[in-house]
Amino acid sequence: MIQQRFSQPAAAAGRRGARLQVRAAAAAAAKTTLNFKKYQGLGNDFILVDNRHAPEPILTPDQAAALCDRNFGIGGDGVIFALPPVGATDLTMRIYNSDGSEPEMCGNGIRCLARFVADVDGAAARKYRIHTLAGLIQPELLGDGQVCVDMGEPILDGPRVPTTLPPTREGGAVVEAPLPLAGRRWGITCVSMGNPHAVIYSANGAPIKVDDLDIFDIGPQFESNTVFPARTNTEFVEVLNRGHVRMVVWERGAGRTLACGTGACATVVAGVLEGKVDRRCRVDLPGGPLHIEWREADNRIYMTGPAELAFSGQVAV
Ligand SMILES: N[C@@H](CCC[C@H](N)C(=O)O)C(=O)O
Repeated sequence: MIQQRFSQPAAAAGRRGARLQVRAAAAAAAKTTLNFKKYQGLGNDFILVDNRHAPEPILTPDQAAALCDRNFGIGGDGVIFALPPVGATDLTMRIYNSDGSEPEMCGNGIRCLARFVADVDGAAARKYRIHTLAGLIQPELLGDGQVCVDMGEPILDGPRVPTTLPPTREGGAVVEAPLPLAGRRWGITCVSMGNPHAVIYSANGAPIKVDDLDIFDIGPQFESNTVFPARTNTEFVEVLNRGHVRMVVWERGAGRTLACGTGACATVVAGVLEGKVDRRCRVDLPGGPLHIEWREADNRIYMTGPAELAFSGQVAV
């Protein structure tokens, strides 16, 4: 192959081939061993890396995507890095989705990160101040194994809600905007939790029934729709009663996942704006329930759910 490409005499090509082999061997030898732990929150699973010795993630987006591969890698919906703190925080979170893209925030992931850091440091239950690309997020490890996260305030308009759908509410919020797609008109409410969400309670004016949806068919059509220039996470929601919904999600950069924390928060905010649910609401996902409260007193959202260690390991990268 090399001989043909360079059409060199055999001896020269042999020397070149040997040099390439040496370089390949050196590259292989230069591989480092990465210690990781795998955590999951309701089946939304992440590879956690203690990166607190360096300001940037020690993996490239491509390496992260390879590790997330469920056949050829460790498997995961994303890779999360614990980085040094910024300002008056305890640490910084960065995350790559399983396709290597970098989102601003991850709700299930930040519960896993809090549990991971507490496990690594041998800390007792405590509250962390974590810097993210979506601002300050504060998870608290509770005595019963759950993690309650102060997710901050939802964003309902402006550039952090990247959509070209026209506002339907004063203040610029997109609430129940009709989006024609795949033969139906979907009622979309856009909510940013730092990362973008398109929340859908109805199609053609009828309530969503999550069991009737083919998420693998319809999900990607929302994710890459041109009305969402930064792509989007999409939540399909069925109301059981005002304090209890079912939701299935198609995530930007990760596809169908068993749960999405920021998506559950966006679901409740959208449901309140549409007058369909109360501010305290249980969100049942394929992986289990999350308890969400959009507190009227401070406009902040509180999310409570589990975060558990699956296994630890080492991998050459
Ligand atoms: N599963 C996460 C969200 C992860 C990021 C998302 N895929 C995006 O690109 O915005 C969660 O629990 O919030």
